[in-house]
Amino acid sequence: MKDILDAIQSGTATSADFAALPLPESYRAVTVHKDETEMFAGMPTRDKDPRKSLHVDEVPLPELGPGEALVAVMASSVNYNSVWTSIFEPLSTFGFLERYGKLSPLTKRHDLPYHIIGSDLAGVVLRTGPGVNAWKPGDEVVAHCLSVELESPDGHDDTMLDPEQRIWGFETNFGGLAEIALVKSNQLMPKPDHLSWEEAAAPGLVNSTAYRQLVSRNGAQMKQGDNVLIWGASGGLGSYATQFALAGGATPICVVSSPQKAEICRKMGAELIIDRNAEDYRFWKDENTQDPKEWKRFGKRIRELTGGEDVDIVFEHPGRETFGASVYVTRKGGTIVTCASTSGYMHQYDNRYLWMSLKRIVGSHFANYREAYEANRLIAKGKIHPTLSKVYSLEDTGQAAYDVHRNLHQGKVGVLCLAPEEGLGVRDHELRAKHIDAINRFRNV
Ligand SMILES: C/C=C/C(=O)SCCNC(=O)CCNC(=O)[C@H](O)C(C)(C)COP(=O)(O)OP(=O)(O)OC[C@H]1O[C@@H](n2cnc3c(N)ncnc32)[C@H](O)[C@@H]1OP(=O)(O)O
Ligand SMILES: NC(=O)C1=CN([C@@H]2O[C@H](COP(=O)(O)OP(=O)(O)OC[C@H]3O[C@@H](n4cnc5c(N)ncnc54)[C@H](OP(=O)(O)O)[C@@H]3O)[C@@H](O)[C@H]2O)C=CC1
Repeated sequence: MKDILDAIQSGTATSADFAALPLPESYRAVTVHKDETEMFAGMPTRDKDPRKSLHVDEVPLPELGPGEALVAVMASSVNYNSVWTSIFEPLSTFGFLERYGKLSPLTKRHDLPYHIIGSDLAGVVLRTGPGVNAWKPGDEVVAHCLSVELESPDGHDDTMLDPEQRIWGFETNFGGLAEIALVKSNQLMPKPDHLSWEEAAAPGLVNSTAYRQLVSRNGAQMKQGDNVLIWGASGGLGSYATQFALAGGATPICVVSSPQKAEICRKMGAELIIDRNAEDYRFWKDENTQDPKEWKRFGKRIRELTGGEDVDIVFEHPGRETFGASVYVTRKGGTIVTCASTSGYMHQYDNRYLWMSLKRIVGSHFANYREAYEANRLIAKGKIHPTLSKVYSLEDTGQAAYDVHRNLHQGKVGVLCLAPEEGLGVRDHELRAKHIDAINRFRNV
């Protein structure tokens, strides 16, 4: 592993040098264990502690298959899907691995008693399998997390519709929170040259998701002038949605839960901000009953901020807690676009406000390769910036996931894998200097 790191850091190693480097038989990786899936049984979600379920293990290097690449991972990031895996909710991810393992002898590799998690990486290609022509050893890359087989016609218009669509490092094994990762080569994209490894690894999953959800024709198709209500506007998804709204000439209405988070949104350029904590919205009277008066109070606040207008698009992901309010405050003909249900997936809303006002609910999930590529291109051009706040070591991934689970973090949380320290891997210092304030906007807040 030391030789690999030395080659990456030398700045002079050629593709042939990388191809000639011997690969280790094993590497360190963040895992959950199959024999621990019941460890939190009966506990409330909030009390399930990722620090107890996430391990750093020495694992064997997987065999490289056709169309795949082994990547030396310099840095990764924590996504909420890793929190779900670590608390075994809404179900254990070992079921996904078992199902994938039934597809073919090659996919059987994924069905193991441990799950190496992580759906982001920035690093360097070490080896490519047969049939890979677009990438070679030594290429500096980031990886998006869409894994598809594309053997069915269903996925050939939009690859997210492939019946064998999976999220790498969540529904497949050999994820990015590790020193080495196994990906399909069509997950690879160029690493943005002006960013460090950990900055480059931070946007991937959430940036691509927000891009499809908000901008793409497969999502809400946001346009100039739209009012966009963004829940969790300084969080993982929201910090990119806010940037897309601003860059696309829309007006974000940012919902956050503290003055610090409101300040971050202001620093991104947002002007219309709602602190849901300070204004104490209680959309639910009790576990089963919502309070439409509170939806209306929330809608009035939005109208106050916009000068009387309602929102064209709601960027939804909190789910059960907010969904009724989201449907209510959307303007006639507007769109509620949802990609998650953090607070619960059994939503309730008043359907009269949906049909009578011709609103649409759009389901969105990650992004196809083209969408992920376009989202990464915006990062590489310095038009959208990473929202990295804090960086942990691989050993402390459990703590990092705990912070995200408890909503103690801002923006994105990074993890150093092979990178010995922060700040390495920057190739384009001129572009970096131009955007340095925006790149550091979320750091240490
Ligand atoms: C990029 C980052 C993303 C995120 O962070 S997202 C947040 C994290 N992700 C999650 O929380 C999602 C976790 N996933 C899940 O909870 C489950 O993954 C799903 C609920 C989405 C699906 O569960 P499943 O068990 O796969 O689906 P079923 O439909 O309940 O069961 C499958 C069986 O049901 C059959 N079936 C499917 N549709 C129908 C139908 N319309 N009529 C009759 N049967 C149907 C299938 O064929 C199959 O059958 P057979 O078990 O025999 O193979
Ligand atoms: N389908 C897909 O492709 C994807 C789905 N997801 C899912 O989206 C969800 C959010 O992910 P991500 O943005 O990375 O997570 P983060 O935790 O980084 O951000 C979410 C933000 O949402 C806000 N929030 C949380 N709970 C509530 C609530 N009950 N009511 C209102 N606001 C709330 C919080 O902001 P504040 O406290 O400031 O209001 C929080 O910071 C997760 O469930 C994740 O699994 C994520 C990426 C892709």
